[in-house]
Amino acid sequence: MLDFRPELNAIWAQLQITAADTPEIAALFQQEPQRVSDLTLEAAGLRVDLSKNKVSQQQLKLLLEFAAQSPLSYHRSALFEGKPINSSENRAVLHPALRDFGEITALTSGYRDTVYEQRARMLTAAEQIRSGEWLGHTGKPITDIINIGIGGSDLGPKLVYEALREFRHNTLTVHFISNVDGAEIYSLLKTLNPETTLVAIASKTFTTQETLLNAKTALAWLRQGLDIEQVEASSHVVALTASAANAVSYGVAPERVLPFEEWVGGRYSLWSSIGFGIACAVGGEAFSELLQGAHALDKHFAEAPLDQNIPVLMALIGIWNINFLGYPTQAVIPYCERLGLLSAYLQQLDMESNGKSTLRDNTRANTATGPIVWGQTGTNGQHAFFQLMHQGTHTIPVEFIGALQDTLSDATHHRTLLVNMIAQASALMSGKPAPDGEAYRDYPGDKPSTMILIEQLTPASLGALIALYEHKVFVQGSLWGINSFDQWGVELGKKLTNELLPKEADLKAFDESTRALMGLVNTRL
Ligand SMILES: O=P(O)(O)OC[C@H]1O[C@](O)(CO)[C@@H](O)[C@@H]1O
Repeated sequence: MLDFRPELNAIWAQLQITAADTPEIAALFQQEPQRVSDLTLEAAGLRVDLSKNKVSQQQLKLLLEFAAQSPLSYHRSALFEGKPINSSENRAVLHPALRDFGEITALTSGYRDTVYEQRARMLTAAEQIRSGEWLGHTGKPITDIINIGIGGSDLGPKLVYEALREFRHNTLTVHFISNVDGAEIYSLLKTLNPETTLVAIASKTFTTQETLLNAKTALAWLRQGLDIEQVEASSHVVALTASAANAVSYGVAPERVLPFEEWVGGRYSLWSSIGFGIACAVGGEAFSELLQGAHALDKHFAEAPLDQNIPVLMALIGIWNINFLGYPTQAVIPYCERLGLLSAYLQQLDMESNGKSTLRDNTRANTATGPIVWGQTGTNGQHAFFQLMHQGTHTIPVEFIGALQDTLSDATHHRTLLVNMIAQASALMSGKPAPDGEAYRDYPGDKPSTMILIEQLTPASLGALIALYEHKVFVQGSLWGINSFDQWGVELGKKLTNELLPKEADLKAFDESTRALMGLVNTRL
């Protein structure tokens, strides 16, 4: 895999020099009369206006030259060709294959057959549940599914389930349990009937502590409620996993294991059988539309030249903000309450992928890497943290997301919502000087933002939006010289938890504060 140190490329130094002279965003509109049309791009049903970023077209050109001299194009082809770009684990990263409909020619037919077969198997199971054909132990159809999973086995399906509320089956409910916090699962179980509940254990590895403990609790509840000993093997349990052998030795009936491949990264897995809860809720047709939307964006990313490529341009602007303007965070503000989980989803996608300081070549990074991603919906955020964005001492680049139409709303509400979004972006950029003696009313402006518009929130536009972010994160990782597809940072905490869990654990190796805290916990539990 091609190693890369961004700061060793000659253009990096040029970018540093030019960044110091970046004009105010408002001035860029004066200097570049075509700025809005030049910097507004459309693909896969997304319209992305980059013009309110604090970067001149000349600087953007330089960023594009930098990208052209980097291994990005190689990595992009390698992604679609199934090369092992996850170098630390020597694995391909083929989530685009999960939504391939035969058009991205670089994908080999070997992958395609497996994907089609696994997808058909998952959609068939989902359809049996939707139609009432899938019966529980006492002969009743399923009304509730508990998706037990965490991280990528939870965030993606939960985001899509919430976002596609409008398309959901009207008598089937999917519940998402991720946290090991027992208050969650016990509260949920009190509301459900075991006779009509299906537990979907969603875990790529089938070894994740939180998921296995929650599954144990749910299965004990099923066992007691249904009075069956081998509840794991009953029609109340399915496994969504890349480790079919682990699921089978856990006791899940092999025909109820819905597999996916090792080369699907956890945070890229909603398109695989991890999306079972989505498919049960919205059906096979809408699930396919979700995949097709993502595929349309894949095609754009794979084929568009770098200067017309939306994920590439968004990634470059992100790098510009982080590395050259010194803005370390990225706010994502959807003006759509159904996208309320987007920032949580993107936190894993982005921060687990690029929150790293070791490069592919095993050396330390000398540049800043992945941003701190955060956000919530507008207009709610306007009444919370927007104060800091307008007048605080930090500059926070924003990605605004809005839908031009919403069939669940009405014209008055929806116009008000969209106008709020546009007004905020304008206020952040243009600002307003304070009247004399009233400095507290000063709006300095010059705060960058990107505006992503879709026509309507549909399975296809949602698929495209998520794929856009996947590729943006991938491009940034490539340009920083990072392997975006492992997550070693989460391992140490897991290991220490396992060491501390036994009551008789030897605490000698731990610091005094940890020993005192564990001493306290040990007196209670
Ligand atoms: O699907 P699994 O194997 O249970 O893993 C859950 C999550 O845990 C992680 O490995 C680490 O947090 C994520 O990358 C993954 O999505």
